[in-house]
Amino acid sequence: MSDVLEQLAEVLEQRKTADPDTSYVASLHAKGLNKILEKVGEECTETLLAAKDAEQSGDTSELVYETADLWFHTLVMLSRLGLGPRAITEELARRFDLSGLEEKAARKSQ
Ligand SMILES: N=c1c2ncn([C@@H]3O[C@H](COP(=O)(O)OP(=O)(O)OP(=O)(O)O)[C@@H](O)[C@H]3O)c2ncn1[C@@H]1O[C@H](COP(=O)(O)O)[C@@H](O)[C@H]1O
Repeated sequence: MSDVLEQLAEVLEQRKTADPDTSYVASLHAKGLNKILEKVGEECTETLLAAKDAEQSGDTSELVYETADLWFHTLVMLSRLGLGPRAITEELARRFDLSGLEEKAARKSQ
């Protein structure tokens, strides 16, 4: 797994008990899960809009910035629920060599 994700996950764990006045992550936890989910939703929309703009303009810098915001807030959500990025990278690793179309067909035949 990426060192950055691993290091960020450690910081996010520490920030759960930090002072909301000095930590953005702690301020999200203080406001509760609904606030964190609201931020994930906002960043998701901003990412979609940035992707549309990137297709038009060919400039992907805003898309990278917004996707980083989305990943970050998703990691805060996971952390809130006792999960880290490793759970997600392990799930992606499990899917290696499994075609998305094959997986879908297997699901539908169950
Ligand atoms: N990677 C990030 C990160 N990415 C984005 N953000 C913050 O996420 C917010 C994004 O919200 P918006 O774009 O909607 O901006 P906004 O209008 O200020 O947001 P709201 O007022 O609506 O909450 C901004 O305040 C950004 O600064 C982040 N805040 C923190 N981190 C990491 O988390 C660590 C801990 O941060 P603190 O808890 O603040 O110490 C930091 O050291 C960083 O590594």
